[in-house]
Amino acid sequence: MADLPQDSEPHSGPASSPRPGSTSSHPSEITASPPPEPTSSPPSGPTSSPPSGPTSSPPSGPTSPPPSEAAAATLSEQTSSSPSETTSSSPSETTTSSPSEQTSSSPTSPSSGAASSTPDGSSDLPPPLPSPPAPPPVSLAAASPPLTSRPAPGGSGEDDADLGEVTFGDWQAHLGTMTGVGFLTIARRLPALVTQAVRIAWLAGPRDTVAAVTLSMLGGVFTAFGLLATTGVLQALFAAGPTPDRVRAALPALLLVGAAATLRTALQAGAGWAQSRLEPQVARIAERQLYELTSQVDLIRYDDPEFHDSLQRARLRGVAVADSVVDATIDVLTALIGIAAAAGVLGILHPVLLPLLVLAVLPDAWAAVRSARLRYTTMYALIPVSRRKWILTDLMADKNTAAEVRSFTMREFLIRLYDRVAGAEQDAVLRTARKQTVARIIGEALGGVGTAIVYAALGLLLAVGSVALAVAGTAVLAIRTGQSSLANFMFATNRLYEQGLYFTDFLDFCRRAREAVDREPRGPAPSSFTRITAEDVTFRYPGKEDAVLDHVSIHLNHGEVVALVGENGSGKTTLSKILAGLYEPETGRVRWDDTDIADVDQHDLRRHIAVIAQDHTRWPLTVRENIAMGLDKGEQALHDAARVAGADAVVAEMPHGYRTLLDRRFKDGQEPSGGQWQRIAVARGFYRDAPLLICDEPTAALDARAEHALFERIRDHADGRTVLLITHRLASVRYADRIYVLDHGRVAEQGTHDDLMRLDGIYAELYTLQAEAYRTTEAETDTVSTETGTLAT
Ligand SMILES: Nc1ncnc2c1ncn2[C@@H]1O[C@H](COP(=O)(O)OP(=O)(O)OP(=O)(O)O)[C@@H](O)[C@H]1O
Repeated sequence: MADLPQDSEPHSGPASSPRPGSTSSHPSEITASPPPEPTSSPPSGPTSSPPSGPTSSPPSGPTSPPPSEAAAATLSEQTSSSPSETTSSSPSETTTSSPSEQTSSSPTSPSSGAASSTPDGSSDLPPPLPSPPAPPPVSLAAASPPLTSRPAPGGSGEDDADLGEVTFGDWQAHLGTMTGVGFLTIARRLPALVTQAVRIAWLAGPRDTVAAVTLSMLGGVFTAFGLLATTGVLQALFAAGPTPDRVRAALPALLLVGAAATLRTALQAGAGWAQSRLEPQVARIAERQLYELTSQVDLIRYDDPEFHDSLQRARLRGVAVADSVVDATIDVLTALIGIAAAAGVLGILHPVLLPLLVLAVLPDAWAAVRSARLRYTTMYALIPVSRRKWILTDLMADKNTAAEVRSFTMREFLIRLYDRVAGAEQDAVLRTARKQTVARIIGEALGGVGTAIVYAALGLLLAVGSVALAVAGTAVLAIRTGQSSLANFMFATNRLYEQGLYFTDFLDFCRRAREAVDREPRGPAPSSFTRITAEDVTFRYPGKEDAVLDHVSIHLNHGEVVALVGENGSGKTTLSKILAGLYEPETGRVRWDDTDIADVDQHDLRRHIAVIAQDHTRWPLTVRENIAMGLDKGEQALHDAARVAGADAVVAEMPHGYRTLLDRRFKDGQEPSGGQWQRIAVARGFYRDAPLLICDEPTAALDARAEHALFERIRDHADGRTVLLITHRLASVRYADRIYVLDHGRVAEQGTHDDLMRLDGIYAELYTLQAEAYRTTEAETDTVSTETGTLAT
């Protein structure tokens, strides 16, 4: 939100000066204030990235202070202070540490009294609110041209097809939540929102919650007291008699006004302090809750674009606004107390003034609600586009892609794609800003008329002698206080509602993730087996029509080395993930002896399976952590695993041995080569005491010596483990106890190497092709040496 001059603000909030990390903002700023956006954000693609948020912040234009408020503020300074000054965090000040920073630091321990987490990782956060009504789609999408038809600056248009999946038409699917929202909807949902906010605040910091609310209320009491004391001052000043006598007579009341103002300021400062203490605590438990769930949901969810959209909404906005929702709730309560104080005083002075006051503030409130609605729909609709943009920005800024961006001279191409996506996003944001400005102007114009009516009515009452001059003077102050309190109330209510929507996204995501995670309690997984059987397994990825695995049946006997071979895309990795319990088959089942693994605790099951993945993660952690992965089996086990994988040689070259950080983005961080990384990944698999070891292309990056050593180890049954080996190096699978050949998701052949060679099918063809390549090379080498020998002779 844009800063406003402090001295032009209406005041009636918990603190008179902004808290650190907050910027001042005006009630009317709501017309364009975006919810906080993280300055650095989670990765949206294959790499970590610092996206700026789902939508660019609306331009500052619409956020500038309304002149009417600025002009009128001086009189009310004594009696009120704006809550918005102290509670609205600037988007730019909301910080989120980058993923890389998070991963390289030690994990945050649960806050002791804050989020009481259940053993399965879920916490006692409030349940989600009922979903807002889904109104008809707004015209935003319809009015916007598809991204694909937007000319790229400097682009030829040849890349249009590349962005076909991100068109404005897609937005239709997401639009609606806030478009039909009016005052009544807000009023209906407000109690639920307040309840949620208070619950989360209570979980985060009960003492600070009590302090913030109590001190705010007391501040309101002293506001009313100060107003009433002001009447005494004015009455004394306007009485007949010499000026020194009148001033003397006013002194006691004046002292009361001063004392009330001082107390109010102290109370509001205390309330502000409590509120600032609550903010990080609330943010932390919300964030922790989210990541407990994201790291727990089934892997298959990550193949669903809808999941990514809702995760992104929850992650970027939902978590970021959790503290603001609490803030806004306290602001609403504070403003209500301010209104009650002013209304009480006005009611005492003249009852007609009160309804007139409400009339003056309503247009502003309408503008605020409309504006918030526009902003929310824009953000909601832009999520897929924004994700696309972040992926592009990642590609241009990440270390992992930096080399290929250069070697393939992709800069201009990527910039062109970026321009197209970011341009579309910008257009949408600007359209929203324009509509918000119009709404604000209308709201303020009507608000000005309302204020004029209030003052005209007061003048009339004065003219007909209904109120005395001193009373009219106090009425002006009370009107100003009431007006700013009402404006603050509208502002805070709207902010609460708007941020409540983002917060609802967060709660909604958590609810759905929890539903997916909270299965019926299952029994413990068996710790060993005599036979693992996959029976009639069929599987397809979400949104895909074709099955990747089609009625596949295989088995692994205890202590065997079983190889899975087949051409690219035949389904080997997918099958291994099903055997690892990472995906559940659509039909069929996987059994460890008689136990269906779908019936056991998945977390427990995975403890008994070690996976050396084809696309293993290069964890930005130390060598030790990269191998141990959170397990602590002691030094000997660490060294043994490293030796088996040849990772001990890698460690020997590292400046700090096992303590070396494998992340060049940090001081003293090292970057192992591809093969060195693979050795570490292999060591990781051997470190786990798991009876089943799944090796998916474990040697693709290894040199000949390391590869040979590893296959020797596997051939020796990997220290008593049962091994599922996926590899294209067919020379290495000939010693497997059994070989399954997958072809287009089906088991095409099975048997020992000799069986399959006799069968003369796919395996024999692939094997012969590979062997042929060696034979040809050897023959060529022989020819060359013979020729060389002849020449030499
Ligand atoms: N996460 C995913 N979402 C959708 N489709 C996927 C996903 N992962 C793999 N596939 C598809 O499933 C099919 C099988 O992929 P899989 O990785 O299991 O094959 P593979 O035999 O291991 O291939 P390779 O030898 O190249 O490693 C492929 O057509 C692939 O495009």
